[in-house]
Amino acid sequence: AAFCNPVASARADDGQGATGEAIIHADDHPENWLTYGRTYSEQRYSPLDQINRSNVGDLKLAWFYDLDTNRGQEGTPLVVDGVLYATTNWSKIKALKADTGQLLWDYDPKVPGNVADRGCCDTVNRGLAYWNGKVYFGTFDGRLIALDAKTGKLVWSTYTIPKDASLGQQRSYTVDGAPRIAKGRVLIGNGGAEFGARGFISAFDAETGKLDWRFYTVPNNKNEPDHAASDSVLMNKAYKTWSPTGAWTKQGGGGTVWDSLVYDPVTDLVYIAVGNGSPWNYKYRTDGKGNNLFLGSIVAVKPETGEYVWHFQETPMDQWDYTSVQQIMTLDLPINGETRHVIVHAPKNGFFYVIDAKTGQFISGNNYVYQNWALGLDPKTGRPIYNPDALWTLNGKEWYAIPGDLGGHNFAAMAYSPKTNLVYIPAQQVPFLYKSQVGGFKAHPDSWNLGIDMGKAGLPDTPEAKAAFIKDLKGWIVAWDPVKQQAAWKIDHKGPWNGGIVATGGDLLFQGLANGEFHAYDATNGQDLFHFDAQSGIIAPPVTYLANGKQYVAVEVGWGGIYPFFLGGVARTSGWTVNHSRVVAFSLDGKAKLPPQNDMGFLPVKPPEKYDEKVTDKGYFEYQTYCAACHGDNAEGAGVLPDLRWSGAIRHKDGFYNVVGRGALTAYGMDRFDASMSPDQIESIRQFIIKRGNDTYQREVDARKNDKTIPDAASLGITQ
Ligand SMILES: O=C(O)c1cc(C(=O)O)c2c(n1)C(=O)C(=O)c1cc(C(=O)O)[nH]c1-2
Ligand SMILES: [Ca+2]
Repeated sequence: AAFCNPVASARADDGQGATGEAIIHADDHPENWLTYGRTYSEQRYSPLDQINRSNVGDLKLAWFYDLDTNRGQEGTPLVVDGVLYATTNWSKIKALKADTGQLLWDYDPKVPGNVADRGCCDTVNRGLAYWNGKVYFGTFDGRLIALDAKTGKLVWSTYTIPKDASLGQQRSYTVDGAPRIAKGRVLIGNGGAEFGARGFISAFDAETGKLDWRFYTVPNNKNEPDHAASDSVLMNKAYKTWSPTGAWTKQGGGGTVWDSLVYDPVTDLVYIAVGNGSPWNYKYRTDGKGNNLFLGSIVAVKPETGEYVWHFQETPMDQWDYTSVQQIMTLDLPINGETRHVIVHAPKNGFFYVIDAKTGQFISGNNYVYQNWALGLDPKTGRPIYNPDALWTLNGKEWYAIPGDLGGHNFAAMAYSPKTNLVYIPAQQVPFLYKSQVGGFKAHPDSWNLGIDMGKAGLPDTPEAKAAFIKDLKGWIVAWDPVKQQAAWKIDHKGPWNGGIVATGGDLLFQGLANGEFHAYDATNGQDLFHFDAQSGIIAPPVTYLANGKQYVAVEVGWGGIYPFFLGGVARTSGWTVNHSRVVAFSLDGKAKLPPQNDMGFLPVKPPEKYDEKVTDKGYFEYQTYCAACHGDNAEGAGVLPDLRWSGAIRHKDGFYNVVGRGALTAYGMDRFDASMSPDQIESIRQFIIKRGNDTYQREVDARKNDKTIPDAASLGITQ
């Protein structure tokens, strides 16, 4: 079917509608990028080939658009008939002319600043959906919004979190993933399992915003009906895979669907990619019993009703934050002489899975990164064969895990080229040390609730500890053969946390890196053919499109997300990347230039000399519990949020309490903590930060004694 104008109005009926048909036949309209993964198969392959291996060396900046949020940018822009729609940090959206970057309209849903700490990992937003003349996106405070795509005017807005899901102080729900559309319904999940959450997805009518159905990914704590599409499968199948007691009954169990959620027109199924357990600690969560369905699984449901069809669990007994939320891609692969329609998946746990898309049957699996938690997969069922040492909540020992909680692959999109038959995975290695929280599970309102020892999760500031950890930090692209289940080749990067990938008909891969460079590689062999200095780390995936018949490649630039937030100083392995957020677009005849930038970031300011040593240990514990996840491990920042060691706020007890206790900076994303900490606890944090400032001031000053006066990673002991 030829649908020449995807914008033509269609009724949102139970069929595909004009937009759905246009997405299914995306290759008839390669000028557009109509849905998150470009097509329903989410292969992130574009047939465009004006830019190709022979001319990509001449690629130039065509335009840039500076954003008004200098935090992590993770969005996949959509392009519809010459307009580029980009969602940005703080859930804002910009409609830009795709050929010039000129602003057509923007929309700010005014997410309140004090909700920033209700999500684990920066106030990011990964993208939007387009359907029938409207754009749809989620907001960090839990809304789903529909706007007129032409004008940016509000059509409808709905709150996606039901009352029963938000029960109690210890639960938290944020929306930062991109919605997807299936047959006139907008599908959206949410995050929150690091705090306390019970995962679910909702389907809303695209025209009216009315809730159609909801599917919970983990059981009701009393095994009662939720009056949701998931009732029967949860009560009959999933509940018995949990202990009737354990912290999950209060915390919600987890299983949040914060990234991938895909409709497949071939099987007419929706695939739900389910996250980790809440709390992480399996012993505390569920008395160390059961597989805990549907944590770490892909679940398939019917688009019209949400009715359960099949599931495949990749990480039973999750205790490592091994989410299976990572990108679901469908492919047609030759397997034992026949072509099969399969899902390929590279979740955090480090294994690459090929499963039958219609039935969920396991076909094959192999580790795409080094991993130490499993001895392999059962060849029949795909179930991991555990390394007993990795079951830290059961054996009571510490466990240095690879992959760690950030996974062998996180939200950065992978791509597939039908010309090379390879899947290109933005892979990484970031280890994590797990140890049980001392004295059993204790929930802290307003902070992460994992059931782990947050002191152990941090890195001691000794050259030996740093060197050992940094040696294990790695990032690369692995070109993976999904049939042979092995790597064809690799491209090594300086460190982890690089952007997503797009593959093109010009036999190119485009990827932005943590060090701020944007690259084009040869898709057949990984040869580096082009790079551009974008001035800030890139973690988002590029898109490519045509405007006035000319090919562009665009990407959101902006260093952030959980890696620099939590790891702090050691997250600088790829270099010193401060945040300058913008959208950049390239073409072969571009003429734009980026202005010079201040790359110095937060300069060291001599901290007060005196501090109270009696409370700094306590301060360290409180800091790691409440502050580290945003301001960096052990009070060292990584270039995005203020580095507290040099903050004016630490100079006076009252001034510090005004910010931390009374919320003087809530408008900027700094919540108030007087409900969760006493003034003494807050003061102990101040004393600890002053101590850290004193311990590290001279080192940071010395590290800037170079002609650019930006921190030299080598002299901070953080190069590999
Ligand atoms: O369990 C969850 O609910 C949840 C949510 C999110 C999120 O919403 O961003 C992340 C994670 N987990 C997570 O484990 C993770 O590694 C992660 C990285 C990021 C990011 O955007 O940098 N978000 C999240
Ligand atoms: Ca998580």
